[in-house]
Amino acid sequence: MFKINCLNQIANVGLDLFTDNYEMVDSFNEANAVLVRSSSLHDQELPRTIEAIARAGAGVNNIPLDKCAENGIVVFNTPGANANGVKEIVIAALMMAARDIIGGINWVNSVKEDPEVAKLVEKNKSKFSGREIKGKKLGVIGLGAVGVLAANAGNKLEMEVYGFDPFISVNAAWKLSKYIKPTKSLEELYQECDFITVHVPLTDKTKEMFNKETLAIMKDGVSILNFSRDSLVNDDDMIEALKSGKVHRYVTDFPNPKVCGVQGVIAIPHLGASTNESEDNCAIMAVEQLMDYLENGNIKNSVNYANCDMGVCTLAGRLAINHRNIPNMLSQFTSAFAQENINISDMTNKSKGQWAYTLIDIESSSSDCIVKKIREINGVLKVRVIK
Ligand SMILES: NC(=O)c1ccc[n+]([C@@H]2O[C@H](COP(=O)([O-])OP(=O)(O)OC[C@H]3O[C@@H](n4cnc5c(N)ncnc54)[C@H](O)[C@@H]3O)[C@@H](O)[C@H]2O)c1
Ligand SMILES: O=C(O)[C@H](O)COP(=O)(O)O
Repeated sequence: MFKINCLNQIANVGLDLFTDNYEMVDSFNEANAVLVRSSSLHDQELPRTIEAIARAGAGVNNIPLDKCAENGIVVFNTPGANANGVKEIVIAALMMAARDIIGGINWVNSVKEDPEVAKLVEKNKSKFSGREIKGKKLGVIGLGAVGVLAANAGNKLEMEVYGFDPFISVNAAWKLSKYIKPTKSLEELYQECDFITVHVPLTDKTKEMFNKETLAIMKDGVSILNFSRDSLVNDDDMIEALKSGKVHRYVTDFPNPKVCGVQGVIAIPHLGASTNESEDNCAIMAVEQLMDYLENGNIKNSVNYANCDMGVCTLAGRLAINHRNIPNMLSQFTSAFAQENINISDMTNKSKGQWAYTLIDIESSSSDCIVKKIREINGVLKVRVIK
């Protein structure tokens, strides 16, 4: 029986995939696997019982990836599962940045009791006039699952779209419209664009990429859309730029006390992926990946360990070993099996950075003795008997 703890609400269509061999538990400390959305795990102790964490979503900055890997905990995310939800809200944000829809609605609400409201509207509407996005330049930073869809949508809205992603995947490049203009540098994109939307993960390299220096390069009156993460932006510098008129509107999915209520800020309560469709897609992908890992030891879409797939084990035994990516591990594993006179039928070893993972299929069930021997090898982080 596998015990699952949900730290955030996860769509039922995903949870319903769990079979009778799974039990939902309320406590993190009791669980074998955890489902999470944006709850932070940075201050959480990681009990030895936890084998895997699945983030039903894209961003994993709420999870201590290396600490998890060190504890033999595989962390998954669900790439692309909520990308359409974000693309659609980016389209709405473009419209909200270009037209003062929010200001106008707020004003109408403030005069809604006035019997002359219809007349007032006609008299005052010019205060809320805006511009059109057709023909304007849109810069898309990060051309992954969301960025590609946002760039292609901008193109369909007849914008001139510029893209920047030095690490673009082949898969994403195939999906990108041929009309998107690649820029060689961020500076080029900043100088050209009227609207800039950012779709990169929050890392040490992207933290505060929108700051005094980069904002200064941009066009006067640029609008910036942030549906990626709060800390990509230096809030003080953004507020200065809004006050000076350098930035016309800052649309953010990540309200914080500094930016809330500032003139020109449109703050949305992290709704990018909050659609029924995205929540369902993420939940299904996260649960399927967790189940395949718990039941078969296979890894798909992990952000701290490499992918590894040996299918369903049809032999007597399978062992999963999380270990450091250092020399001489495989030879130690195979000689431990040889000493126990156990025949290895199949074996896969994959690594990602400093972490490695080995799946071993054997012709007899694994004994306590072999498990103990492998656990004692220096560099081994976790050994799991799958079968
Ligand atoms: N607001 C929301 O609800 C919501 C929903 C989904 C994702 N997100 C955020 O958006 C981010 C992107 O999501 P995604 O699904 O497109 O992820 P993704 O991994 O598919 O794409 C990220 C892209 O950013 C690129 N990139 C990385 N560093 C870069 C840099 N310095 N400059 C330019 N490009 C860089 C990568 O090469 C990749 O192509 C997530 O990490 C998450 O933080 C937010
Ligand atoms: O990174 C993501 O996938 C989004 O920010 C969505 O986060 P959420 O699942 O908490 O809405």
